[in-house]
Amino acid sequence: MKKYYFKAEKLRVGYGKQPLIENIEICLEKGEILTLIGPNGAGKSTILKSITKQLALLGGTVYLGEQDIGQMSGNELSQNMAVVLTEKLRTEMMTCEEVVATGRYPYTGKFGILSDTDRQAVAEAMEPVHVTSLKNKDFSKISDGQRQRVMLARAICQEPEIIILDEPTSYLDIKYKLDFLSILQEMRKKKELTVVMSLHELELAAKVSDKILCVNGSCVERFGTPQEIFKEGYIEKLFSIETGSFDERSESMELESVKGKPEVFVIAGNGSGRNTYRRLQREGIPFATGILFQNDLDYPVAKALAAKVIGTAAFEPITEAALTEAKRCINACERVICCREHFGTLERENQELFDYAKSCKKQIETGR
Ligand SMILES: Nc1ncnc2c1ncn2[C@@H]1O[C@H](COP(=O)(O)OP(=O)(O)OP(=O)(O)O)[C@@H](O)[C@H]1O
Repeated sequence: MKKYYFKAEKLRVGYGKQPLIENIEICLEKGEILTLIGPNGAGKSTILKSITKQLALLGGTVYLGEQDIGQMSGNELSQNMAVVLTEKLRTEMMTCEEVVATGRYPYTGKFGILSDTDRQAVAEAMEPVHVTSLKNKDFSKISDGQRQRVMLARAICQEPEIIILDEPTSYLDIKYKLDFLSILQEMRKKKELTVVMSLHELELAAKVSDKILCVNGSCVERFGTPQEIFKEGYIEKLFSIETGSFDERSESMELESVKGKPEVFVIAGNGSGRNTYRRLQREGIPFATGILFQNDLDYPVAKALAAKVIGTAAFEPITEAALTEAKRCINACERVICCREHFGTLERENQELFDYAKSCKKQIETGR
């Protein structure tokens, strides 16, 4: 039988006596990363506040190892669990270094006097999140992204076994987002750190998580690996997406397609067409495109944005039927945009389409 480090059994969470979400079941092995996803107001923060004792549980039990956290003292809990929620920390005239150092309180005794080991832990925690240069700055006078990194340093220097984070990357730029995720992976590798966090960036969630919990405002809809969660059509359902789309395979979203009879035919493939598809969408021009192999980088974007896509099975020769259909489409369009400079030997039909468009005296443009 698997040995779980973090377990939530039959949790009921909510405010006052009103349950918001019931029957939450989570089990994580030591060193696993769990991400909560779901729409605004779905209950992610409520779950995080409940499993960290910031909000009283309405039912159920949370275990760290064998211990029920309801029975653990505040100090005992904070020696095991670091928490970074979205509530602003109230600090009066504290430097960033002093804020990070409060992460050592579980170890410093009631007067909060730092030993050399504590000071070293503070310095070592500030380094990887790049806040050492902010150490003497007033914590209330730094940017949102800087504040988020200082709070991460505070959690790291607490040397926890499990870290709970509510939207830890929401203010971080791309470099710091990647740095942050690398730090989590590093801490998991070196110290078997277990992580529970909420993220709005689905592509990050898909990359970094071992498990994903999907919350929808009234229940936990799914709990599983990214592979189990990112299945075709599910994200659009979870977030009730009506305008635009999300493609699970490429983990990317697109704006709403332009409906109507195609005015332009785009010859693309090998990822060359995506910018042109998006430009046509911005300009409100309905278009058709092909012939695309179904494993082409262009394919999901074409499916999301084009009025018509002529696709063909990956690793199979392009069929005569697809070629005939594409020519028919070209006949009906005023313009043809060709995004390719060369065609591969296995797609001579796309070269043929380009030659056909020229022979039909269509207005030809190159993709940009
Ligand atoms: N202190 C509170 N008292 C009562 N209801 C609350 C309180 N805080 C949040 N709620 C409500 O609980 C529900 C879930 O909120 P929660 O903050 O957990 O959502 P979330 O999934 O974290 O959302 P977001 O992605 O917008 O941060 C919402 O309907 C919200 O209005």
